[in-house]
Amino acid sequence: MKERVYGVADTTFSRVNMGEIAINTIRREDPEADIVRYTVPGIKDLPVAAKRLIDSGCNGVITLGWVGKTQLDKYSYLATSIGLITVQIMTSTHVIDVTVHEDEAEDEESLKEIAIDRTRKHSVNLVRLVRDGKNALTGMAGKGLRQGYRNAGQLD
Ligand SMILES: Cc1nc2c(=O)[nH]c(=O)nc-2n(C[C@H](O)[C@H](O)[C@H](O)CO)c1C
Repeated sequence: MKERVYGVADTTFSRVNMGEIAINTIRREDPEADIVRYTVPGIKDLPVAAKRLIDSGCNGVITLGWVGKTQLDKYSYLATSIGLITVQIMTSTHVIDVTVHEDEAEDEESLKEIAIDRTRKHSVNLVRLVRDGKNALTGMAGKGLRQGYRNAGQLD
């Protein structure tokens, strides 16, 4: 096994192939590393996928979820989020939770752009945290960075 291993967990529920985008981004950012993909049906299956990826040797995981528009979907995300945070605490390992909410945009093209941008930016964040450590993002602290949208910018 290589020095660093990244886990990529995605779902068949998602309407964009965010797993592929994450893998391409991680590979470009950290060509020396291994990447393991784990695809599950939906978001509520992501916590155990993340845990199993970590148990099998991943140094960090990115999860790629897609939340539908209904209240039940939103509750499902809340449960997922608690599950993912629990996995992080149990394993002391970063699980970067990339989630696209279907009601974030009016049209499908914008939704796709949000999914791509959010996945790419958070994939870079994961590499920096895993490879470069806890101060890798410190130079960007307070800059109003956004994933899925243009950066909000720092308040002077
Ligand atoms: C209500 C619901 N909403 C979503 C969703 O918005 N996004 C998603 O990815 N999956 C959803 N699911 C499916 C569950 O996450 C899970 O895949 C099934 O309950 C099987 O464990 C369910 C059941």
